[in-house]
Amino acid sequence: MELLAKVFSQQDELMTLDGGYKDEFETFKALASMPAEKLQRFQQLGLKLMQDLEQPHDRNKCAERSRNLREKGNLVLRGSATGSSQDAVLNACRLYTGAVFEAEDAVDELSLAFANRGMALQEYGYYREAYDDCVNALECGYPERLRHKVIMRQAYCAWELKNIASLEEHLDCLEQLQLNESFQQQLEKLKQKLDLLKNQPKEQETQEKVEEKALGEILTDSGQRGRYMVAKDTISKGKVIFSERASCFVPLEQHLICQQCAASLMSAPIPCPKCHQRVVYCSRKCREAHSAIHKFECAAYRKNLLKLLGVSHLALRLVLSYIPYIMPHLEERTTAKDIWDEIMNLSRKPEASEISPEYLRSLRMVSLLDQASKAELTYHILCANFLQLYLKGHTDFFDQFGSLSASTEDWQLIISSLILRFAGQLLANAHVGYALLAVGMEPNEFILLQPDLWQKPRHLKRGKLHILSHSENITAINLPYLSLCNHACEPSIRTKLDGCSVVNYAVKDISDGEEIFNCYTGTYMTSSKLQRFEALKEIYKFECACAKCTKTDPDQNYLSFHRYRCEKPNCRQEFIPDARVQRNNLIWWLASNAENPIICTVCQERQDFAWYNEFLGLIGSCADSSKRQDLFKAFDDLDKWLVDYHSLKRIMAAELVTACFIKIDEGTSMDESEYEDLARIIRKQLEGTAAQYGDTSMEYIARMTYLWDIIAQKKCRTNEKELQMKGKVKYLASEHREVFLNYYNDFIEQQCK
Ligand SMILES: C[S@@+](CC[C@H](N)C(=O)[O-])C[C@H]1O[C@@H](n2cnc3c(N)ncnc32)[C@H](O)[C@@H]1O
Repeated sequence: MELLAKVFSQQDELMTLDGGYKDEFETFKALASMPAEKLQRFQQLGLKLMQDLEQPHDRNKCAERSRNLREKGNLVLRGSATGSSQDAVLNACRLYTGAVFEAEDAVDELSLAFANRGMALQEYGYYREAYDDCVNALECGYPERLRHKVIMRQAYCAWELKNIASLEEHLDCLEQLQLNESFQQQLEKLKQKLDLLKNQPKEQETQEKVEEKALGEILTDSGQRGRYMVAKDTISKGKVIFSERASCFVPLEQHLICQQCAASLMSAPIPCPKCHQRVVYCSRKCREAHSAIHKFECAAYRKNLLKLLGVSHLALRLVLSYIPYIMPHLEERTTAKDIWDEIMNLSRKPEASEISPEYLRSLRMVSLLDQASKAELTYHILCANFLQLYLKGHTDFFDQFGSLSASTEDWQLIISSLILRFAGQLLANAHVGYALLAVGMEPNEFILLQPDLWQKPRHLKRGKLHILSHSENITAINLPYLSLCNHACEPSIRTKLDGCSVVNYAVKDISDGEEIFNCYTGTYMTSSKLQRFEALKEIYKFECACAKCTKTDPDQNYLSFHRYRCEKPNCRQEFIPDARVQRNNLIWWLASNAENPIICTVCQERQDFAWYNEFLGLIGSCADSSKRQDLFKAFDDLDKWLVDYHSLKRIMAAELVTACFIKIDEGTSMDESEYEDLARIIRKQLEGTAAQYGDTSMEYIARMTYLWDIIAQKKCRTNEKELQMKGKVKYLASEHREVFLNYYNDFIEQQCK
């Protein structure tokens, strides 16, 4: 990052934006017409940076690390032959996955690692993934004399997956080979299985019904609020208003999720062997589908330069994904100016129909680049230039324009301008995707491969659901239809993210013609007007005048989660801190706000909150059962100082519950009354979460996992209403929904009977 900042500041000194910013094209045209010597120096700085980012690579070391991990996996599996446990098999899958990652481009090792992982995955019951690994192993040059083993495994997996065509194909292949007696017997058995499979009645494919009719329509306001969405009809609460599937997203913070479908739960991640373990796929199908993009990004991942570029990486994805659709409009154009004018024509046309293709919707998103600060603008210009330079120097991206009339230089100009344009649009339009992740796991570890968590594929062990209690932002994603919703601090929709798709539910009844709002910031329940005002002004460049912000008491709802009872014995009055004086510092418990005390508005005395540190102290010693009793009591005592659903009560409940579960996971045993205490505290926390965030929010579902774990272990009484929490899983991404439903069916449902 420092290196990039240094080069960008040197380039900034060479660059002049004479006459101010006009548009993306004019900016790069001006850059290209810098005095030759300056321009050369400018571009050399970028090229040198690219060179400096190259990382040393030692294939022999990769092979050695991979071999070590594979051998460890073999040992674990051999050990399990006597003890034969599913845990050991999964542990072997985990070690073989390490071997697959470490091998990188040492293909001999890579093929062995894939083959061994395929064997372990098959044994564990991940047949689709095992099948993929067999193909991976063969593709990487698995030794000829052993290929029949892999093909036999493919046939077994094809049988498990009820895939008659590929089972036949593999059996045909095996029949051509010289097999020993044992393999011959396996072949005969599989042939019998094939006959049985052929005679089985075909299973009906069930497909989830997708709502086709769009319930919103797009209108345009000539003023600042531009386009917006209104209800075409009355929409009742809970109904799906619209769904959208994104073709462009990028993982944030180098999260290892599938680059094609954004899956975060992977049992057999397949890394690109060339870019140092930074890009993975959940399947061969996804890898294939993403290859048209990755071929242009692989070298950049290898240099790890994309993580430096923030939103410009997503802008590059938009260019790579949409160019094939934009190109047919541009082929006849002969100059850069003509090409750019046509792109602008496409982006100016009004939204002709609800079903405009994604690339056109994206071209039409608003851009805020003209309102960006000079520093911000310069940064985005330099990023776009750097990416164009990268595409030119390290990929064959520009070859596709070779047969067209305009020159490569013209196309370079267009591509820089387009990256910059998308970056400017994404500043106001990009969305952030989240997922439930495992708490405290190394980035290169995969939750589905942790033996202490799983009893079989996608079925957690009893008491382990809370591993998924942590919601984290994992993608930056382009959803141009959702982007048409304007902001209000009380949103009309709740967006469920499912990989790279979103489903938007109505969170309240919406009448015919009413505007459908998204909320770009915290809502009026979770943030103050001032906090939202600053964020909206800074990022989206407008001042909110929504129904909540224009109320005479706009912070009333937010402040209802910050009501105190004064701790001074001669006061003891209920008060709400003055939001204007406190600004963001209502959350005084964060270290960054330590200097901002809370003052009672009745007696003007500063609150000491000694109970807070005592509470933290008790959390630190919650391994000790007597301290736990004190801790539960201290939690109940919070009612003395924190009124109703004070947000700190919810946060302290979370700290307490998390700390106790860490101890439980480490082997501390708790008696029934302690579990009842924990369940009581979680229920209270859930009530507070429901009041502030809603009972279908990710915050709610994440904390619900702890209660489900206690119920699953039959450690607390429950009731019919609580068991209906099963309905919440509808708001989860499908990969998580499957795990939650399995858990419910395995351990909780029986308690309804
Ligand atoms: C994601 S876009 C929303 C769609 C946009 N109106 C359009 O025409 O494409 C965000 C931009 O819309 C405008 N906008 C959104 N909500 C607004 C509001 N409540 N009041 C005024 N402008 C708003 C701002 O310019 C903001 O940067």
